[in-house]
Amino acid sequence: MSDYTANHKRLFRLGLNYRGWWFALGCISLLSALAIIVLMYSISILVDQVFMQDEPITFYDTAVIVLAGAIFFRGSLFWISEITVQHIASEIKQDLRMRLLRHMQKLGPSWAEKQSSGELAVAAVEGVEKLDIYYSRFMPAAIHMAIVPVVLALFVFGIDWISGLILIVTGPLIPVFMSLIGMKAQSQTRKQWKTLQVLSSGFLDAVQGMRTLKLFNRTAKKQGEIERISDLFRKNTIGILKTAFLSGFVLELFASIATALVAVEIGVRLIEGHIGFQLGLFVLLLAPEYYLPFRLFGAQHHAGMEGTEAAGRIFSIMDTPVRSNISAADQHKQKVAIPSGPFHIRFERVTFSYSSESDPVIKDAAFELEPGKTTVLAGRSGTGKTTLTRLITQEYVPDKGSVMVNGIPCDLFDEKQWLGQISIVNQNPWLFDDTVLANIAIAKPGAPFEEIVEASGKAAAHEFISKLPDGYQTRAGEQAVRFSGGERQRIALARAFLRNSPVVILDEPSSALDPHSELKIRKSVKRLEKDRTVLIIAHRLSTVRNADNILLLEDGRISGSGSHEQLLNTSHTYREMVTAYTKKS
Ligand SMILES: Nc1ncnc2c1ncn2[C@@H]1O[C@H](COP(=O)(O)OP(=O)(O)OP(=O)(O)O)[C@@H](O)[C@H]1O
Repeated sequence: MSDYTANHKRLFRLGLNYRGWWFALGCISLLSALAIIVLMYSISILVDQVFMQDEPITFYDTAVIVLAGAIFFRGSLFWISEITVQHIASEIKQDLRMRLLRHMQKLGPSWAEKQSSGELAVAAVEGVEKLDIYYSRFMPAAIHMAIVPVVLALFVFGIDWISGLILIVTGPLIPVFMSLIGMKAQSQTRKQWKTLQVLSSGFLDAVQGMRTLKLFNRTAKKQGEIERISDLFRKNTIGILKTAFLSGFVLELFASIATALVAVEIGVRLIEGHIGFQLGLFVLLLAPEYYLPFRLFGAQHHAGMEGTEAAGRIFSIMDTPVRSNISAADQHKQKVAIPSGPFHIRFERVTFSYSSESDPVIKDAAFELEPGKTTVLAGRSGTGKTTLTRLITQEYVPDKGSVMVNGIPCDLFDEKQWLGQISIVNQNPWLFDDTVLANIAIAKPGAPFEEIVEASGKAAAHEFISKLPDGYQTRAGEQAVRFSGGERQRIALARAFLRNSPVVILDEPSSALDPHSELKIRKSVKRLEKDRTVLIIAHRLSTVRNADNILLLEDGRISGSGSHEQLLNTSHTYREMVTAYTKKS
């Protein structure tokens, strides 16, 4: 089964969750078919009355009243069906977007950071919007096509079998023609969708990296690349439009020829006296109505293909297995209640690699993080310091060994509950495009303002926040461009102070701070240590020197531990690192 057909089937199954609404739509289509029959019958009666019987029409004629009623009924059905399809489409769209978002969240940051954000945005926003057209236009057109022509063909066959036969034979040929043309359009649509994804991520890349491009004088080159992709997109669009016009033309031509065929056949029989005028006219009026659903379906066919293509990417995200590094057996292990803090964290000969093909990043690591003490993790760039913290937060699980918390492997804890016990300040803390207040309060929703101010004070952030144009109500803006690296870190630190959790992980908290702020924060962190388990990834000599316990990480292995003085005496690598720090400062 091709991806295209598989996606269609899945979209259809997804739509089945709303089968009550689809059934309603099917009933509306059936009633529409009956309204068409009544409408055309009354027109044929009136025309026959005026032209053949030479009788005048009055407003009180039954046929006139029935005609008016049928027009009103058909219009009402159209209105109800529009409301119904909009309802279904918006429900499905909302449901799918939420499911997609939830799955992306389950896949986690480690998955997201490997994806192109532009491409993900296209899938989640534009892709889901395409499904709106799929469900609000394409599916209703398909249902309408499956019901109305069948009812009309059977009816016509019942009253005039020759015309009915023509309709029954010619009608199904239209979808066959359309699918032949559609095969070409399908590959064009796929190309178009892929180009749109490349275009979006390229554009996002160019906007986000504008400063770097300017500094390296590469703006024109990037513009050239985007122009080339835009041009490809334009050509693809024209190609698709050509195919759409061609299929529209073929469809209209075929429907007109088929209608003409019915007209000629009726005309000949009328002249020969084999059919009455009123019956002939009635059938002739029904013929275009019979082909109309095919034409409408043809017009929506392209929307259907676009929706199916967009669904491909959405489904591929939703099919990505969550946390593939956890075995199925482990995933079903009984979760254990988290003991009350303080927490004693012990790495028991932990080995971890990001993928089965790559070498381990953490090798046989064994160490302890004790409550009430600050442990500093030191080591060259890329030796695995951040990775170690990710093993504590359950973002990854060890390949060998375990991370024990108060004697229990931490992967037995419910992830959400365990993360609730940890505060983390990352290297590049993310600030949302919201107020500073909301950005800090994220650590403790509903926290009173005074508490937020107090936490900001401890993080040496209150002073600069107060000087902002709108103080705590100042918006961070997209990517928090209005803040310096140090300011962003201090806001993130304020989150950690506000959260006040038993485990605190600070990743290079002082790398972007001036000496005054650094001193202030160090004092606050010292206060934070009480009864807490604190792990600091340090890149500054001052942070390392003041630590109770330093773990030296070298190429994924703990090559030494102890106080600053002890390591100076025992580790050559540590001495080299300290010399490098001293030269830097
Ligand atoms: N998500 C990932 N997938 C694959 N490899 C990764 C991933 N994250 C990190 N690595 C690799 O693992 C190694 C350790 O990275 P890690 O970020 O833990 O180092 P670090 O000591 O924190 O570095 P730095 O001090 O520069 O932040 C590096 O070689 C890095 O390229």
